[in-house]
Formats: sequence, structure tokens, C-alpha cells
Amino acid sequence: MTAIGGISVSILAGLTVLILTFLVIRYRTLLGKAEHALGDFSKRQMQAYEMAKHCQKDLRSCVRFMPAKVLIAGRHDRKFIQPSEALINWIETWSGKPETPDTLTSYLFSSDKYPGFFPVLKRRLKDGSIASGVFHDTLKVPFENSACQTEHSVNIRIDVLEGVVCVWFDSTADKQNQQSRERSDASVIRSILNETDLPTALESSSALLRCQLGNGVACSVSLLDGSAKTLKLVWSKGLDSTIRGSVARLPLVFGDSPSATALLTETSVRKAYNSPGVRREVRIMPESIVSWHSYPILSNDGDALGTVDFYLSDGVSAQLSDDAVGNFLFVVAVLLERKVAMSTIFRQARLDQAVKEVGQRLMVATDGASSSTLNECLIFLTTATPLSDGKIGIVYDFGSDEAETVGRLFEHSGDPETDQSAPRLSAVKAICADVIALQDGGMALETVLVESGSSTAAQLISELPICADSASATFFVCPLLLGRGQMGAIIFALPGDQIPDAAYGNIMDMVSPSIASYLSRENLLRELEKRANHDQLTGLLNRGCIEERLSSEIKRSNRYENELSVILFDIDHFKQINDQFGHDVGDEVLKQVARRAEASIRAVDLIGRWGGEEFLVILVETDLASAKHVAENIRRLIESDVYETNKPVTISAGVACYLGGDSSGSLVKRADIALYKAKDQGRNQVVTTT
Ligand SMILES: Nc1nc2c(ncn2[C@@H]2O[C@H](COP(=O)(O)OP(=O)(O)OP(=O)(O)O)[C@@H](O)[C@H]2O)c(=O)[nH]1
Repeated sequence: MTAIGGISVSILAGLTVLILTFLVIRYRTLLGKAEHALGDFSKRQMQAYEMAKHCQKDLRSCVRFMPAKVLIAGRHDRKFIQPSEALINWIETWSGKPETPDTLTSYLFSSDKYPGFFPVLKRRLKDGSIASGVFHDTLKVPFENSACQTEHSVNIRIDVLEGVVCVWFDSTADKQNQQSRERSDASVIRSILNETDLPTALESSSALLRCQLGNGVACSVSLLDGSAKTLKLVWSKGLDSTIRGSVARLPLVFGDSPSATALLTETSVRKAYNSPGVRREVRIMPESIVSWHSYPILSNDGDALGTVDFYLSDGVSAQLSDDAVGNFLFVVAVLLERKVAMSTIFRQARLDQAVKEVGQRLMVATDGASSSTLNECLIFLTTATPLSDGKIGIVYDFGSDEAETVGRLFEHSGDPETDQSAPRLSAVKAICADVIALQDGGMALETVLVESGSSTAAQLISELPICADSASATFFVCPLLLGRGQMGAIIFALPGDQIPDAAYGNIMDMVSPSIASYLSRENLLRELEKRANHDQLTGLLNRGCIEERLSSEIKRSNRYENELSVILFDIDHFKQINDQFGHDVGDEVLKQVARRAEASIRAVDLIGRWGGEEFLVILVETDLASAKHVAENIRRLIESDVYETNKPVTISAGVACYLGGDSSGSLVKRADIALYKAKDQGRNQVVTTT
């Protein structure tokens, strides 16, 4: 029993192992199949996704604007069919309206594609149950360049002609249809407003018109070009190139009367079109245009930005609804306002950058670069403003009564006889005083516009040579201020009655501090240079400088074999003047003698203070005899002058001329010996030496 029991247990255990093994194998097989099926499924899902993407693209290129008029598809193979003449005739009879291939909109239609696209029609085509009659269907239309899709409820009339299915859409929208359109318009507008490229955005916006541009309807957008006073065509659709060309730049008649623009556009287009040699490949021919609608594009503030023009040709059944046009105009206005705002921002940014650059150059300008730096400022001013046709000038250094002018406004003459700077300066000073008075009066106004015809303008015209040929001019006067001091002024002038935009005043306000600091730096440099090379009491060249100049003149004489002479003169008994009248009077006598001597030599000659009451004159290209003559002149002039001492002042002079091999020291030494001789012979005389 026990043995039998043991055998039974072993058999039972074996069976259990077998069953378990079978179950595991079975489970693995099922798992493998499931995995395979899952992989297959995701592969097919990917294919379907790719297909859907492809279909969507295909559909977008086929379906553009709603409502469509006619859909033509093969009854059996459901392929797109080109409308033949017979078919068009048939459609005309059927719809009661004249048709051309252009006026029919044909859509490729395939029942396998486009889920949700005419589902009822698709079903009927598929099962062959299609028959003439009217039924309700839906149409999902994606918008080009947009992720939006709209669903339209349409009534479809079907007729069957020898294997061709023609569908006539009922374009009268029901209430639901209208609501869904409004919703889709809003989303289209939102997506268009994200578009930065104006033509692309306008292209998408034209979907809002709900008519097929090019099929008897054309549209153009023209922008107002403020300065040129013209309308510039920026976008058009459905227009022939001939018309586009003539609309491209129209003189402006825009304003309160947009119809005037339309009239002008129409006249000019027709004229251009009828000129000989124009090819007439048009979708909208000028002679076929029966109605012309011109709408002003208005900004938020009510400013006119341009026009939107619609051209409808003969026999077009498409109606432009006020809503559709209104939406389109709204989008166009927003796009244009944004464009204007963007260009203002960019312009401002460019200006800021330029001002910064000019400012930086001014900071690091070295001596050699200084005049080019100022030129950069002037070029910047003339190019950053539309005043480049006018002229710019700068008058500065009001403090020292020296009008120095830069730029193209004033021709500063170095000749004192013909120098007209004094009256100009007083005129500009008078105007700047007005400007400062305005500022003190609490007005943040730095730049004044002197309007053409005002008495100030008349004064400026008479004082400044700029407008000698102009009866009237408008001036922009921008004072150059440093702290509260006036350095001078920048003046722009525009001949005639042109009134520049206030923005240009802002540009000048921005640049003028840079120019003012540049000019003050120039003044400072000049002052430093003066101090380094000039004697403080007399203003003549100092000893170091006149010695340097003498060395270079000797080199020049050596090279070119020019004559060169020097005069060394000394005031007679100057100690007595000091002793008798005091040092102050002695100083005044020194200054007066220096002025007299300086006035009696040529501009090319040089004079410097050699020592206490000793002066050296360098006479270039002058022989000994002529030099003696000059020395006599100086002596006579000084002797004949009247001094605070009420006594005549005399000088003694020694004259020497350059001999080959002379150094500055040896030349002056010979002049000094001659001077000593003059003193020795009784003073108040000139002695020469070779
Ligand atoms: N007031 C004034 N006096 C000066 C200046 N520089 C030098 N002197 C004076 O000029 C005088 C020169 O005197 P001297 O060298 O004796 O010569 P002098 O009196 O002119 O006599 P002669 O040259 O021989 O005719 C000195 O008394 C100096 O102090 C100056 O800048 N101002």
C-alpha cells in the first residue's frame, strides 16, 4: 500500500510539473504576440500620424477661402477634374449664372483623406447612394499660415452628370455658421497679429475678406509716405502688374476724402493701362472694374496711415461684407501701427547708439582727431535729421567775443578786414538770450524754432550769409550750454517755409551736450597751449618758444637758401621807468611796446619776449637792409606812441642776418653785440651787423 501510495504521489508531482511547464510556454507565446501586436499598432499609429500631417498640408494648399462655390470630383475614382467647356456650360444652365474656369473653385476631394471634411458627401460617394438633391453637410477649413480651423455648416446641392459630381454650396450663412465664423475670425486675427512680416501678415489677413481675391476681386494696401506725400503700395492681391505699377506711387490726395484717392488711383491706373505696349494678361482688367472702394486706414489716434482699395470686376457675385472689410481694416491698421512703432523704436535705438558712439569718440579724441570728431558730430546731425539739405553751423566762444564757426553754415574768414563774424555773433547771441530766457521762465525748451517770416528770422537772414539767396528761412537754434554758461549755438537753417519736425529738436538736444563738451575741451587745450608757448604779460611767444622757432627757421633757410634776419631790441632806461612810476606802469609800458612791435611786422614774421625788457623779432626771407628798415619802423612807432608816463619811450636795436653755418645762438649773439653798440652809441637807434 505504501509502495502504491509512493508511486501515485510521484505521478501526481510529474503531472503538475508538466502542466506548469505548458502554462509558462503558453504565457510566453501570448506575451510575445501581444508585444508584436503592440509594436505593430504603434508603427501603424506613426504611419497614420505622418499621413495626417501630409493630408493636412495637402488640404491647406487646396482649400483656401470660404465659401467655395463649386466642387468637382469624379464620381467613381473621386479624382479632381479640370472643368471642361461642356461642364462649364452645364453648370451655367444649372446655376443660372455665367461661369468661367476662373470663377469656379475646384477642390481635390478624396474620401480616404481629410477626416471631418464633408462626411455626409463622402459616405454617399463611397456607397454609391449619391443622387441629385439638397442635403446638409459640414466643412472643416484650415487657414493657411495658421493653426486655426473653422467648421462651416453648408447646404449642398448635388447633380450628377455623366460620372461627375458637382456641388453647389449655399453661401447664405445661418446663425450658427455666422457665430463660428466670428470665433474663427478672432482666432485668425490673434494669430496674424503675432506675424512680424507685413506682407505675410497681410496675405493671411486677406482670408478675413471671405472672398477669393483674383477671381474678379482685387485688393491693395497703400501706405502714406509722410515726407514724400505719396501713397506707396505695400501689398496687393489679384492685381495685374500693370495696375500694380501705376498704383505703386501715387501723389497724395488723401485726407478727409478717401474717395478722392480712389478716383485718382482709378484715373492713373486706367491711363497707365491704356498706354501702348502694355501686355494685357490680367485677372482684373481696368476696363472690367465696375466698382472701386477705397477705405482709409486709421490709427488709434485717428491719424491716416494709408488706404485699402478693393477693385471689383464686372460679373463678380462676391459681396464684400462690412464686417469682413471692417475686420481686415482693423488688422491692417494694427499691423501698420505696430510697424511704425517698431521703426520708431529701431530708429531711436540707432540714434542712441550713434549718440553714444559720438560721445565716446569725443571723450578719447586726441589732438589730431579733434577736427574729424567734430565733423562726425556734424555729419551725424545732418544725416540723423532730414535737414541735410539745409545747412548747419556752430558759433561758439561767446565769452571771448570771438565768433568761431564750424560747419557749412558760415565761411569763417581769417582776414580781419572782411571778417563779418561780429554782427553774426551778436545776432546769434540775441537769439540764444531768448532761449535762455525761455528756460529760466520754467520751460524745458532748449531748442527754438525761429519761424520763417518772424523778425528774428529776418535778422538772422540779414546777418548770416547762409540765406543770402533766400528771401525767407526757418531756423533751428540750439544753444550750446555748459553748466549754465552759453558756449555758443548750433544753427540749422531750412530755406523757405519748411517746418521741421519737433523730433529733430530732440536730436539736437541729444547731441548738443557732446558738442558743447567737445568745444570746451578744445578751448581748454587752446588755453593750455597758449600758456605753454606764450609770455603771460605781453602775450608774445616766450623765450623757449621763440628760440625753437628760430632754430626751425634757420634749418629752413639752410635748406632753401632763404635770407633770414633777426632784430634784438631793448627798452632804453627801463629801470628808471620802474623806479619812477612803479612796476605796474612798467608792465603797461612793456605790453604797449609789445603790441606796437607786433603790429609793425608781417603775419609770417615772429616776435617773442627774449628777457625782461628785451624782445627778439625773426624776419623770414628778409635781408639785412630790409631788416634794418623794419627795425627803424619799430623804433619810430614806439618812440612816437603816448604812454602812461607822459614821457617818450625809446628802444635800441641790434640787427643781424643769417650767415651759413650760423646756429640760433651765434645769430642772436651777433644781434646782441649790435644792440650793445647801439646802447653804447647813445641809445634810441638801430645798429646792424652782418
Ligand atoms: N615792470 C617790469 N620790470 C621788469 C620786468 N622784467 C624786468 N624788469 C626790469 O627791467 C629793468 C632792466 O634794467 P637794466 O637791465 O638796468 O636796463 P635799463 O634800465 O633798461 O637800461 P638800458 O637797457 O641800459 O637802457 C630791471 O630793473 C628789471 O627789474 C617786468 O616784467 N616788468
